[in-house]
Amino acid sequence: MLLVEVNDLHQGYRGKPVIQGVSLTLEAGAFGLLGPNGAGKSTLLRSLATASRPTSGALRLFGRDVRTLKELRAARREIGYLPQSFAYPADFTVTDFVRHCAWLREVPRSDITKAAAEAIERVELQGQASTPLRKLSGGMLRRAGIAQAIAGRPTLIILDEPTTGLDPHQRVRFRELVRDLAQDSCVLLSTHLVEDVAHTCARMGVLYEGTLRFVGPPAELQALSTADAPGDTPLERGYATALGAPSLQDRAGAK
Ligand SMILES: Nc1ncnc2c1ncn2[C@@H]1O[C@H](COP(=O)(O)OP(=O)(O)OP(=O)(O)O)[C@@H](O)[C@H]1O
Repeated sequence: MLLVEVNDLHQGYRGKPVIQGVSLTLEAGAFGLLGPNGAGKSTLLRSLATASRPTSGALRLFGRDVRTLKELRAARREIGYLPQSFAYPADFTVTDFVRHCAWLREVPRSDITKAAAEAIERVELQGQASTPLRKLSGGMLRRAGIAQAIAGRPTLIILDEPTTGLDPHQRVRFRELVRDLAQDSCVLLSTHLVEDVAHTCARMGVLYEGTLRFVGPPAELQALSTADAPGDTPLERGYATALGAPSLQDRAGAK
């Protein structure tokens, strides 16, 4: 089933175009979004999370046209979202924070305690469950942010640079978590780490100046790499090749 359908989406700030005609469909599974600083990844994810309204274009989530308030509310119950930066309520404990976010998302009252505990365990913060957020390290705070996004296992989980600040062990654990969640949810994540995508995502996109330069499996991006492209791995070289080759733009629309 198509969970996300984006057609010719445009988005910008005060008249400045940022997302310039993105079309994309997503099913259950993990999808990784790569792109240089300022490409528009966060702007696109914010639109897909319904946190901002697109300037133009169509967005359907779970088959719903989210332009009406009723459909928007229904869709939002199914979306877990970790923004790139987050105004954390510093005095909330990890448990209170995750419970609160689950409540905002209208996770049924009777499920909240279990959903929050399970999510906290999945990010290995059970030892800090009663710790106020202000006392957490940056990486732990990021994990608390991931926990609130996955609590109750929403159908669409949008994670904007989730691995920022995670130590190598936690990054590996995170990849295991994404692989597991992606079995029945759509996990859409942005990252600057190509290995996050290589090891977790069946499909990926490369965004550059607000347009998708590539959409497809990581192996296909890797296969594009030219010998002279910069990068230490074939996927990094494929990424660099996609950024430098405007002709690949057409591929995005074709998938
Ligand atoms: N709230 C805002 N108001 C005005 N311009 C913004 C705002 N947020 C982002 N922009 C601009 O939109 C463009 C895309 O930014 P965005 O954060 O979406 O890119 P990104 O690909 O996520 O970048 P990064 O990898 O650095 O996080 C940039 O030029 C940025 O300056």
